[in-house]
Parts: sequence; structure tokens; C-alpha cells
Amino acid sequence: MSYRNYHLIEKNDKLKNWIAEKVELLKPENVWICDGSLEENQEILDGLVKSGVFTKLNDQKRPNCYLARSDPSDVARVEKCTYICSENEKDAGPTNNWMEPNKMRAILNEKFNGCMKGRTLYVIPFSMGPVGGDQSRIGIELSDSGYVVVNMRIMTKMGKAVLEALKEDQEFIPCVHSVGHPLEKGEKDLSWPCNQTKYIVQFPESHQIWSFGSGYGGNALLGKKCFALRIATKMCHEEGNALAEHMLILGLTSPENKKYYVCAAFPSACGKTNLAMLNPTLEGWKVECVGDDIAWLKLNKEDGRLYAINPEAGFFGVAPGTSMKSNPNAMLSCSKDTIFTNVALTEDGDIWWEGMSKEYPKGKIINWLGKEFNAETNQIDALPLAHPNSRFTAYAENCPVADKEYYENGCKPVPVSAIIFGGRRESTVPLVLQSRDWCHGVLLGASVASERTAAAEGTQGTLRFDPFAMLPFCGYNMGDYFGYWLSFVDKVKDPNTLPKIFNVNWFRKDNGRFLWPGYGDNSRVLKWIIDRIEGKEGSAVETPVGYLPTIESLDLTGLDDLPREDLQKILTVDIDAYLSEVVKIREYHSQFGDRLPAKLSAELDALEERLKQAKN
Ligand SMILES: Nc1nc2c(ncn2[C@@H]2O[C@H](COP(=O)(O)OP(=O)(O)OP(=O)(O)O)[C@@H](O)[C@H]2O)c(=O)[nH]1
Ligand SMILES: O=C([O-])CC(=O)C(=O)O
Ligand SMILES: [Mn+2]
Repeated sequence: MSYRNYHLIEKNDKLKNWIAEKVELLKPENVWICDGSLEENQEILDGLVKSGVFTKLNDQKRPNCYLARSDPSDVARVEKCTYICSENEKDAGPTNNWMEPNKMRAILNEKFNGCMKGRTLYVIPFSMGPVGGDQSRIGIELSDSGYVVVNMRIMTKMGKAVLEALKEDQEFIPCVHSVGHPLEKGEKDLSWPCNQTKYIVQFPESHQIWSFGSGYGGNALLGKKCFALRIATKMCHEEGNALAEHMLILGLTSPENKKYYVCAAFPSACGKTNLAMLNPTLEGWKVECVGDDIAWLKLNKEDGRLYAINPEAGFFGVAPGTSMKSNPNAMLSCSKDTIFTNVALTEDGDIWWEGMSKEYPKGKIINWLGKEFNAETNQIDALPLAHPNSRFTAYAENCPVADKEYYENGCKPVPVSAIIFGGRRESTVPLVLQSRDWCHGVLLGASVASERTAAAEGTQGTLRFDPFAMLPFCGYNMGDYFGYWLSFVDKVKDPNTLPKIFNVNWFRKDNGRFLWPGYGDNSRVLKWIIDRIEGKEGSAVETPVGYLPTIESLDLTGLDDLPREDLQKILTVDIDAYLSEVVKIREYHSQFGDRLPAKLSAELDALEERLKQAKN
């Protein structure tokens, strides 16, 4: 077996043995230990272009950018094929697919046996969080996909420095990934090899990850959803004072120059990236981006506060709908050094997607499937030009509003003042509300429901519960996870040191029209949240579902066009709608049986009681 860069692993016996064992199973043609250098990256990129996987974009327009088109069947996370294989079925809980670990291991052994024939096995050492950081953790991904290597180099801290930091007795998370398409001698490769059979498997007790058959995003970039969420949730629960969450982290500076950090959990494709880098329409306010998808939080026992890091180093952002108008900072983040997946290619070698501009670009366009389209002839069978879940992979540090204080000082944990939950809800849920206290806030998280999006397979638009926006990402029983969240109030001397909890909804509609302008105007809601944190008098009214702003307490300067009836609609609590919501939440929670914390049921009962009283 020929190894490239063998010296990088030579001193670590545990790592060396693990790799050797896997090489025997996977049977690759050769092994490439990634050092993470620019030269190495360029070599892999050039190879991907040569083999037709990548198209290099126009260097004048998009320096150092590439386009990949996936197989049409491999465009999103596959939740049906995602498993939590705990020893005990009950520990995976009713919201996860489960299979007996031994049975799954037998399947995986069969699937992975020889699956890398004719291919290079890349060894990808990566750190989630800054290399050597207090809250950071290390993983090693084995993959037969060059696409995965160049994406992991953007999404994580990847390469030699990680191996140097990894001590022999230190834990690393072993991640094995294959596209599941071995090559026989002389067989020509596909531009996006994958397998119709897919397995995305987490073994929570032994902290192992195995992924087979897909090359796409959350299925294949194993540092992201598999490690930083599914395995990390389990590790945090074991340790007892940390959380791994599907949350953005933003720094918010007020006109008084006071800085606050806010985390927000919304389900996939429900606005995290947009909120994380928003340009406030309110004068004097500044938003800086720490992270747009995942937060690792840790309780500091001394001051009773939660401190957050972004375990990722890049954005894997939703492309459609992103424009210089809706999210200029995301557009600028992907103006260079970016990998685009499943977007359209324009005649001048640039990219395009629905919502980037009102009009189609001129000339010949190649859609995400490789089909030709022209604005003049307008063949509708080539639409949409970009897949609804097409994505850009961009360096966080290329974001114009990347939080300087954070990124230029070694990514040290930041103290969190507020946690926001939210989802995509046409009706019922108001623009913003504050929880009564921590436990009521946990109920808000446990009750998040959202209309389905393109980020995962399934019928779009139908409502599904997605507690804490973690439904596809919790690595253990979600009932236990609710209990764990509740327990934080008992871990601190004064509950006031914990972040205040809020719920938002940017997506209320009336006859198909959004009632709230959203995007940069969401800064008005952030300002209200700060007013609440600072205890500003008269900023809220108490309602059965929590504290809501009055129209007067929202800063609407410059929003004269917004009809006041619309505002009234999104700031009113519809008691009857909430009463039927309570029934649905209770039914949803009942699946957790004896793992549902009594304290959470009591919170829900109390909410129902308050609603009933308001009705009478
Ligand atoms: N109406 C409205 N749409 C929004 C708003 N914020 C985001 N969106 C749209 O929601 C979609 C997804 O937004 P993102 O910010 O990419 O979602 P995300 O939560 O980061 O998604 P993942 O990366 O899948 O976890 C895009 O089409 C946005 O244009 C808003 O305030 N109002
Ligand atoms: O995991 C992915 O493929 C993309 C993502 O951020 C999500 O779906 O939440
Ligand atoms: Mn996400």
C-alpha cells in the first residue's frame, strides 16, 4: 500500500493502527494523509477539474471558485437512512432510527468491504473549534471523495496542525465515509459517484461515525451534523455541563457600544445564516457573525454563564434566495475561495440561482442538472436553474462581518445573553415573545414546529415538530435531552445568569404574502430582545404564552410602509389557535413516554391553564 505523508501519523500508534485496520477493510488503491496545505488543496482541486467533477469558474469574476453538480438523487440529507445505534433502543428514542449495533456493524462490514477499490483513501484530520482550544475536539475522517476533502478544508480546521496537537492518549472521533462506488480495473469514474443505498450511522456510546453512499453536505462532511451535533450532543450529556446545538451565534453591538452575544436555533433552511450576518436597518446597531449553524456551549461554574464557540470554520449555506439585497454579507463571503454545489452556470463562467437577481442572466445558462437554458427561449422544463437545496461552501473569515474580536483572538468562547428559538410558521406563532423563565423557555424549544423545507427529503410545506431544531440531530433520546436542558437551572446559583430565552417567527403569512419584512429588519426584534435583557420598563405585555412587545415598544423607525394591521396580526396571541397547538404538542410529547420530564409536562399544563383563563 502506498501512503502519502506517512510521517504525519508515524508517531501515533493508536491512530496508525486504526488507519491500517480500516485500509484492510476498505481496500483503497492508495492512502493520502492530508496535510491541509494550500498546495495540496490546489492539487486536489485540479484533479477534480480534470476528472470533470468540478468546473472552475471565471477567475476574474469568482477568483478561486468551483462548481460541482451532484447526482440528481444525492442533493440533501437523508433522514430515513440516518441511524443512532445505541446499545439500547430506548436510548435512541422514538425520534431516531435505530438498529441493534451488532446487526448494523455486520451490514457496514459488508458494505464497506472493498468499497474504495480503485480509489484514493484520504485521511482528513480535523479540529472542531480552534486547534488546541479548550472547547475544541478532534476528528479523523477517512473518505474516498476529493469533494469531501476540499469542503472539509473550508468547514473545519484541517491538516497537519491537528495531528501535531493530537496527543497519543487523547480521544479522536473516528469517522469513516465512502461514496460507495468502487472502481474495477479500467472502469471510468462518474462525475458524482454515489450509491442508491445509503447509511449515515452514529454509534453514540463508542463515539463512532460511518457514512456510506452519499457525497452530499450533512451526509458526507462528517464534522458537521454527524460529529458536531449527533455525537457531540451525546458527549455533552455524558459530561454534564455542555450543550451542542443547531444554533447560529452572533455578536450584537448597541449604539451605546455594549456588546451582547445571541444564539438562535431554527430548523434547516429557516434563516440561521441570514440572521447570523444581517445588516441592521436600525441605525447605530451592529451585527457580527461568529457562526451560522452550530454552537457548542459550556457552563462556567464560576459566573453561571454559558459560553459558546462555533465548532466550524466555514459556512455551508443555502444558495437560493441569497442576494445582495437579502444577505449581502453571505454574497460577499462567497465572492472568492468558494465551492458551489448544484447552482446554475452562466455563459461568462459565473454562477446564478433563483432569487439572486430579478432577471435571468443573459446568454446560455447551464442548470444544476447540466441542461441548457436561455432567458429568451425560457424553456420551463429546465427550471429551477439551481436546486432548492443548492449550497455554497465559504470560509467564515471571508465574511465581511465575521466577528473580529472572536476570529482575531483565537476563537475564545463568548458569553451568551440570549437564546432564540423559531421556525417557519404561516400562522399562530407571533413575531417574537420572551419566555417567563428558563423552564418555560425549554418548553418553547421543545415545542418548535416548522413547515418542511428542501434541506431534507420529504414533502415541502407540511408542518412537523422539530424540537430545538434538533429533530434530525440529537444523538440520544430526545426526552432525556429535554430533561438535560431543564437541569441547567439547577446547575447555577442564580437562574438570572443563564441566557434569557425567546421565540421568533419571521414567516407569518396572509394570503401567501409575508406579513413581516424580515432580513435586516429583524434587527428591530433583536433590539427589543436587548431591551428585555436590560430590563427596560414598559417594553412588554404579559400574555398566556409569554411576554410580547407592544407595537410602541418595537423600534419601527423608517418602516412607515408597513401596514399597522399587519403588525397587529403578528403581535396578537390567538388563544384558540394556541389551545389547539397545546393539544398537538402534548400528543407529540407523549411518544417519549416515561422519558418525558414531568417538569416539562407541568409547564405545558400550566400554559394550557393560562390560555383557558384568558379565554374566560
Ligand atoms: N421571509 C423571510 N425569509 C427568510 C428570512 N431569513 C431567511 N429567509 C429565507 O429562508 C431560507 C433559508 O435561510 P438560511 O438563512 O439559509 O437558513 P439556515 O437556517 O441557515 O439553513 P441551514 O443551513 O439548512 O441550517 C432562504 O431562502 C432565505 O431567503 C426572513 O427574515 N424572512
Ligand atoms: O446538513 C446539511 O446538509 C446542511 C444543513 O446545514 C442543514 O441541513 O441543517
Ligand atoms: Mn443546518
